[in-house]
Amino acid sequence: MPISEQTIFNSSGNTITTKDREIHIVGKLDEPLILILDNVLSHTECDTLINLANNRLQRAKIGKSRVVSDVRTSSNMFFEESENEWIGVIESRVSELMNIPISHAEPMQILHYKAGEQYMPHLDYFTSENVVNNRISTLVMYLNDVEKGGETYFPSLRFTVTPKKGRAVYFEYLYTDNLLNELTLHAGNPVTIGEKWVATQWMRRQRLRNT
Ligand SMILES: O=C(O)CCC(=O)C(=O)O
Ligand SMILES: [Fe+2]
Repeated sequence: MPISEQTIFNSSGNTITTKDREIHIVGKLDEPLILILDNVLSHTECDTLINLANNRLQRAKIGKSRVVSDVRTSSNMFFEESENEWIGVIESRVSELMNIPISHAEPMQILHYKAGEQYMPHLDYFTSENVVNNRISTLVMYLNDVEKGGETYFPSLRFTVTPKKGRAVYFEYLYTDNLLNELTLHAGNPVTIGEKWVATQWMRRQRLRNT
Protein backbone atom coordinates (compact mmCIF):
# COMPACT_ATOMS: atom_id res chain seq x y z
CA MET A 1 0.00 0.00 0.00
CA PRO A 2 1.58 3.34 -0.97
CA ILE A 3 2.13 5.78 1.86
CA SER A 4 -0.04 8.76 1.20
CA GLU A 5 -0.82 10.78 4.28
CA GLN A 6 1.17 13.42 6.10
CA THR A 7 2.28 12.53 9.64
CA ILE A 8 2.87 14.73 12.68
CA PHE A 9 5.99 12.85 13.73
CA ASN A 10 9.09 13.11 11.57
CA SER A 11 10.42 9.57 11.85
CA SER A 12 13.24 9.45 9.29
CA GLY A 13 16.45 7.81 10.54
CA ASN A 14 17.07 5.47 13.44
CA THR A 15 17.68 7.96 16.21
CA ILE A 16 15.97 11.09 17.43
CA THR A 17 18.16 13.53 19.31
CA THR A 18 16.21 15.77 21.64
CA LYS A 19 17.78 18.52 23.75
CA ASP A 20 18.74 16.07 26.48
CA ARG A 21 18.47 12.53 25.12
CA GLU A 22 19.17 10.14 22.26
CA ILE A 23 16.07 8.09 21.49
CA HIS A 24 16.19 4.98 19.31
CA ILE A 25 13.53 3.89 16.84
CA VAL A 26 13.45 0.10 17.29
CA GLY A 27 10.25 -0.65 15.40
CA LYS A 28 7.89 1.10 13.03
CA LEU A 29 4.61 0.63 11.22
CA ASP A 30 4.19 3.19 8.44
CA GLU A 31 0.45 3.75 8.23
CA PRO A 32 -1.08 4.37 10.68
CA LEU A 33 2.28 5.48 12.05
CA ILE A 34 3.26 3.47 15.12
CA LEU A 35 6.77 3.78 16.54
CA ILE A 36 8.50 1.78 19.21
CA LEU A 37 11.04 4.05 20.86
CA ASP A 38 13.77 3.00 23.29
CA ASN A 39 15.58 5.19 25.82
CA VAL A 40 12.78 7.78 26.03
CA LEU A 41 13.15 7.85 29.82
CA SER A 42 16.14 6.97 32.01
CA HIS A 43 15.70 4.25 34.62
CA THR A 44 15.95 6.91 37.33
CA GLU A 45 13.14 8.90 35.70
CA CYS A 46 10.98 5.75 35.51
CA ASP A 47 11.58 4.97 39.20
CA THR A 48 10.89 8.58 40.17
CA LEU A 49 7.57 8.70 38.28
CA ILE A 50 6.47 5.45 39.95
CA ASN A 51 7.41 6.72 43.42
CA LEU A 52 5.72 10.08 42.93
CA ALA A 53 2.54 8.42 41.65
CA ASN A 54 2.42 5.57 44.13
CA ASN A 55 1.42 7.64 47.18
CA ARG A 56 -1.29 9.40 45.26
CA LEU A 57 -2.76 6.21 43.77
CA GLN A 58 -3.10 4.79 47.25
CA ARG A 59 -4.90 7.90 48.41
CA ALA A 60 -7.15 7.91 45.33
CA LYS A 61 -8.32 4.40 46.13
CA ILE A 62 -9.99 5.37 49.37
CA GLY A 63 -11.60 8.47 47.83
CA LYS A 64 -15.18 8.32 46.61
CA SER A 65 -14.12 9.39 43.10
CA ARG A 66 -12.94 5.87 42.34
CA VAL A 67 -15.38 4.48 39.82
CA VAL A 68 -15.28 0.80 39.01
CA SER A 69 -15.11 0.16 35.29
CA ASP A 70 -14.65 -3.02 33.30
CA VAL A 71 -12.95 -1.19 30.46
CA ARG A 72 -9.91 -0.35 32.56
CA THR A 73 -9.20 -2.26 35.74
CA SER A 74 -5.91 -0.50 36.48
CA SER A 75 -5.54 2.53 38.81
CA ASN A 76 -4.56 5.95 37.53
CA MET A 77 -3.53 9.47 38.57
CA PHE A 78 -2.53 12.67 36.79
CA PHE A 79 0.41 14.98 37.45
CA GLU A 80 -0.15 18.72 37.49
CA GLU A 81 1.42 20.65 34.60
CA SER A 82 5.19 20.81 35.26
CA GLU A 83 4.43 20.22 38.93
CA ASN A 84 8.09 19.59 39.75
CA GLU A 85 11.44 19.55 37.97
CA TRP A 86 11.17 15.88 36.94
CA ILE A 87 7.78 16.35 35.33
CA GLY A 88 8.94 19.58 33.68
CA VAL A 89 11.99 17.91 32.09
CA ILE A 90 10.00 14.89 30.90
CA GLU A 91 7.15 17.02 29.54
CA SER A 92 9.47 19.18 27.45
CA ARG A 93 11.28 16.13 26.05
CA VAL A 94 7.98 14.46 25.21
CA SER A 95 6.67 17.62 23.54
CA GLU A 96 9.83 17.90 21.42
CA LEU A 97 9.61 14.19 20.53
CA MET A 98 5.91 14.32 19.63
CA ASN A 99 6.48 17.53 17.65
CA ILE A 100 3.60 19.31 19.39
CA PRO A 101 3.86 22.37 21.69
CA ILE A 102 3.59 21.63 25.41
CA SER A 103 0.57 23.96 25.56
CA HIS A 104 -1.38 21.24 23.67
CA ALA A 105 -0.50 18.56 26.25
CA GLU A 106 -2.96 16.97 28.63
CA PRO A 107 -1.75 16.35 32.17
CA MET A 108 0.53 13.30 32.15
CA GLN A 109 -1.26 10.17 33.33
CA ILE A 110 0.21 7.31 35.34
CA LEU A 111 -1.44 3.90 35.13
CA HIS A 112 -0.72 0.97 37.43
CA TYR A 113 -1.82 -2.57 36.54
CA LYS A 114 -1.59 -5.39 39.04
CA ALA A 115 -1.58 -9.03 37.90
CA GLY A 116 -4.91 -9.76 36.18
CA GLU A 117 -5.61 -6.10 35.37
CA GLN A 118 -6.01 -4.81 31.82
CA TYR A 119 -7.29 -2.04 29.55
CA MET A 120 -9.81 -3.29 26.97
CA PRO A 121 -9.51 -2.21 23.28
CA HIS A 122 -10.28 1.49 22.88
CA LEU A 123 -9.53 4.56 20.79
CA ASP A 124 -7.77 7.44 22.54
CA TYR A 125 -9.64 10.15 20.60
CA PHE A 126 -13.22 11.12 21.34
CA THR A 127 -15.72 9.80 18.81
CA SER A 128 -18.82 11.75 19.80
CA GLU A 129 -20.03 14.33 17.28
CA ASN A 130 -18.90 17.96 17.40
CA VAL A 131 -15.84 17.31 19.54
CA VAL A 132 -13.76 20.43 19.89
CA ASN A 133 -10.04 20.18 20.42
CA ASN A 134 -9.81 16.41 20.10
CA ARG A 135 -6.76 14.32 20.89
CA ILE A 136 -4.36 13.78 17.97
CA SER A 137 -1.51 11.62 19.28
CA THR A 138 -0.42 9.38 22.16
CA LEU A 139 2.86 8.39 23.79
CA VAL A 140 2.67 5.46 26.21
CA MET A 141 5.90 5.20 28.22
CA TYR A 142 6.72 1.96 30.04
CA LEU A 143 8.12 2.55 33.51
CA ASN A 144 9.07 -1.03 34.39
CA ASP A 145 9.78 -4.44 32.87
CA VAL A 146 6.74 -6.70 33.04
CA GLU A 147 7.48 -10.33 33.84
CA LYS A 148 4.63 -11.69 31.68
CA GLY A 149 1.78 -10.09 29.73
CA GLY A 150 0.89 -6.40 29.78
CA GLU A 151 1.70 -5.81 26.10
CA THR A 152 0.13 -2.91 24.24
CA TYR A 153 -1.90 -4.66 21.53
CA PHE A 154 -3.42 -3.18 18.35
CA PRO A 155 -6.06 -5.81 17.51
CA SER A 156 -7.02 -4.46 14.06
CA LEU A 157 -3.37 -4.53 13.01
CA ARG A 158 -2.47 -7.63 15.02
CA PHE A 159 0.54 -5.66 16.26
CA THR A 160 2.05 -6.15 19.72
CA VAL A 161 4.44 -3.97 21.70
CA THR A 162 6.33 -5.51 24.63
CA PRO A 163 6.76 -3.25 27.66
CA LYS A 164 10.36 -2.44 28.62
CA LYS A 165 11.56 0.06 31.17
CA GLY A 166 12.31 3.40 29.42
CA ARG A 167 10.63 2.33 26.14
CA ALA A 168 7.58 4.03 24.64
CA VAL A 169 5.04 3.39 21.92
CA TYR A 170 3.90 6.38 19.86
CA PHE A 171 0.86 6.59 17.57
CA GLU A 172 -1.19 9.34 15.95
CA TYR A 173 -4.71 9.63 14.58
CA LEU A 174 -5.05 12.87 12.69
CA TYR A 175 -5.52 11.20 9.32
CA THR A 176 -7.98 12.41 6.71
CA ASP A 177 -8.89 8.79 6.03
CA ASN A 178 -10.80 7.86 9.17
CA LEU A 179 -10.09 4.19 8.60
CA LEU A 180 -6.45 4.88 9.47
CA ASN A 181 -7.52 6.57 12.70
CA GLU A 182 -9.73 3.62 13.60
CA LEU A 183 -6.83 1.23 13.07
CA THR A 184 -5.17 2.75 16.16
CA LEU A 185 -7.60 0.79 18.35
CA HIS A 186 -5.44 -0.59 21.14
CA ALA A 187 -5.51 -2.41 24.45
CA GLY A 188 -3.31 -3.04 27.47
CA ASN A 189 -3.23 -6.84 27.60
CA PRO A 190 -3.81 -8.43 31.01
CA VAL A 191 -0.69 -8.55 33.15
CA THR A 192 -0.09 -12.26 33.77
CA ILE A 193 2.86 -12.14 36.16
CA GLY A 194 4.23 -9.08 37.94
CA GLU A 195 2.89 -5.54 37.62
CA LYS A 196 2.95 -2.81 35.00
CA TRP A 197 3.44 0.94 35.26
CA VAL A 198 3.00 3.32 32.33
CA ALA A 199 2.94 7.07 31.82
CA THR A 200 0.61 8.27 29.05
CA GLN A 201 0.87 11.61 27.28
CA TRP A 202 -2.02 12.69 25.03
CA MET A 203 -1.73 15.70 22.75
CA ARG A 204 -4.64 17.89 21.60
CA ARG A 205 -5.14 19.56 18.24
CA GLN A 206 -5.29 22.99 19.84
CA ARG A 207 -3.96 24.69 22.93
CA LEU A 208 -5.19 23.31 26.25
CA ARG A 209 -2.84 24.92 28.76
CA ASN A 210 -2.59 28.61 29.51
CA THR A 211 1.14 28.51 30.14
O1 LIG B 1 -1.17 0.22 29.11
C1 LIG B 1 -1.08 0.24 27.88
O2 LIG B 1 -0.30 -0.50 27.28
C2 LIG B 1 -1.95 1.18 27.09
C3 LIG B 1 -2.39 2.39 27.85
C4 LIG B 1 -3.41 3.18 27.08
O3 LIG B 1 -3.96 2.74 26.11
C5 LIG B 1 -3.77 4.56 27.47
O4 LIG B 1 -3.26 5.04 28.50
O5 LIG B 1 -4.57 5.19 26.76
FE1 LIG C 1 -5.12 4.23 25.06
